[in-house]
Amino acid sequence: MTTAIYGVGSMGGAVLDGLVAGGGAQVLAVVRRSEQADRLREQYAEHPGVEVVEPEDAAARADVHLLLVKPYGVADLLEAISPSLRPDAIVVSMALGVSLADLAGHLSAGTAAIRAMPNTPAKVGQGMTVLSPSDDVSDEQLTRVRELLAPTGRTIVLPESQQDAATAVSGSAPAYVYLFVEGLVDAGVAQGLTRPQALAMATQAVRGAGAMLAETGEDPAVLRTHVTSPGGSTAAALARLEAHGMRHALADAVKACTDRSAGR
Ligand SMILES: NC(=O)C1=CN([C@@H]2O[C@H](COP(=O)(O)OP(=O)(O)OC[C@H]3O[C@@H](n4cnc5c(N)ncnc54)[C@H](OP(=O)(O)O)[C@@H]3O)[C@@H](O)[C@H]2O)C=CC1
Ligand SMILES: O=C(O)[C@@H]1CCC=N1
Repeated sequence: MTTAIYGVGSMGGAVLDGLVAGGGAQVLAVVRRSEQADRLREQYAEHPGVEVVEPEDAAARADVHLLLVKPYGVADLLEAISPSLRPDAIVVSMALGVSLADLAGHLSAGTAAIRAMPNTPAKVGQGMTVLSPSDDVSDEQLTRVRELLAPTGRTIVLPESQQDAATAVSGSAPAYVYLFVEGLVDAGVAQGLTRPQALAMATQAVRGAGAMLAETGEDPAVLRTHVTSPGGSTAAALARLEAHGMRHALADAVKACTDRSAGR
């Protein structure tokens, strides 16, 4: 199966790296600046499965088309490539807020289209991609896309009506975690740790807590009580986080993100 990636920026580059690390990927990368094309050819010189090509070439040759340009660039891109797409092509838009109806408006009737929301940990095979297929996508096509993306991490299928909330809790969420880690490191430095010491500990705390959530399937509130000894240090810290409104800040941020995704 040949995959085209249109737009190799932060997210497109992460998907490309994730697919390549999975081994055996056949990827046609489409960029619009010659210096970026040169850089990519050099970067992937050891990977014969990666080619940098013109959009029309990718459109004609690929089975699956991953759109990773900015949302405002999707319409022009589809106008440019849709005449060359094969009838059995699958178009997967990963652009914020671009609806299945928007996609259909620039594609031939019946073209299989999927709206998707990935996140950047795709780069290290730990991403999550939320997929919402149109009615033109068969179960077999959806399975092919999920298998294609497997090297980038997990996939789940949700109705399109949940894409905006999924953006807020998945697509954008790594940034909240990085902000949390930045704050934890700064706070650790204030308490006498060196920055590298604090970063190593904070990184491992996030990695370990994530693994506990994923591997035990336990409710986060239960896992939290296991850390919180009666009258201990964690209870003292959590009381301050609650007093400073951490839950409220998250609720407000997730609503703002959902609203932005929905264009509200
Ligand atoms: N960043 C993230 O965490 C996530 C991003 N997304 C979505 O992914 C998409 C890309 O976002 P992001 O990677 O952050 O943005 P970037 O600006 O980092 O990447 C966009 C890339 O697309 C390139 N590009 C623009 N137009 C074309 C074109 N016509 N043909 C080929 N390449 C083109 C840009 O090239 P140039 O450098 O020349 O401008 C740039 O390299 C967006 O739609 C966003 O909503 C979704 C989930 C998460
Ligand atoms: O910030 C953005 O618009 C993109 C979409 C989700 C994550 N990054």
